[in-house]
Amino acid sequence: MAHHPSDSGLRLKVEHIKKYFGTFPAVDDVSFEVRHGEVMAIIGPNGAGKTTVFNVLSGHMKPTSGHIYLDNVDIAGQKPHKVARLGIGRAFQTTNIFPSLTVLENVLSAVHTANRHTYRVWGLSERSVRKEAEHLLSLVNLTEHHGFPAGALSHGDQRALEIALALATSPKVLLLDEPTAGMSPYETQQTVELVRRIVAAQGLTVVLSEHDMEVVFGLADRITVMEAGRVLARGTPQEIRENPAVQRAYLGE
Ligand SMILES: Nc1ncnc2c1ncn2[C@@H]1O[C@H](COP(=O)(O)OP(=O)(O)OP(=O)(O)O)[C@@H](O)[C@H]1O
Repeated sequence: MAHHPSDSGLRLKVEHIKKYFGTFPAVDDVSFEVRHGEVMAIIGPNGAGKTTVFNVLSGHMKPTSGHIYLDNVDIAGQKPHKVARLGIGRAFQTTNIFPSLTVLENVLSAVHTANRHTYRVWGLSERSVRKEAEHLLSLVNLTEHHGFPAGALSHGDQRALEIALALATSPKVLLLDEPTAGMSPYETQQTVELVRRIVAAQGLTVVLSEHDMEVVFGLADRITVMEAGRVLARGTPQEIRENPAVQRAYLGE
């Protein structure tokens, strides 16, 4: 892993990422930066390449070329478990949940797994594991549901549980793929508040992809707009709203 000259305040620096499927450039020279504690939204029409960027960031796909610096260490091309250990967590769409275990058991198991992967000599005591799990449940507002089988939770609560599982690894950067997809307006609002809460409480840096523009404008400090594998625009929500190219290509007004 090569080191990059230090940029203070930067958490994540994505440089000239390309991902080809055969000869098709799904991601074609994408660069962006995310600072400590910032929420970055990646938006763009269907097929723009957002999911592919996420897969490359989490190590589920190897980029064809380019660099991904997490705190100045290039992690591009590392395997998912290595990337997770280095500090990039990803909340999946409920695929990591054990439906027959209780909500608390799911989180306990995630904290245990994360604990096994740290290089601490003694590990956490059983009591600290439980405290950490309870803390995570309260962060995502699932304390009252701790004894439910996870599979019995509503869709919105299952997504919240997935976020708790991702937080169990104490990530520096949390990736959220379409966190409000398929949610009711109420669940969407709860999710926006949840993301705000974990950013404030954990000093977390978040990269999210999202189709709901209200969610994007309600959460993002900065936005990267993709179109056909490339970056069309980058900026604050205000700058993106006022960008004529974005309005033409995406916001459709
Ligand atoms: N494994 C793959 N093999 C071949 N082509 C792929 C593969 N994965 C994605 N693509 C193509 O790459 C392009 C970008 O897809 P991607 O899923 O990253 O877009 P997206 O912005 O996430 O879209 P959506 O908003 O619909 O989820 C699309 O044209 C897609 O068909």
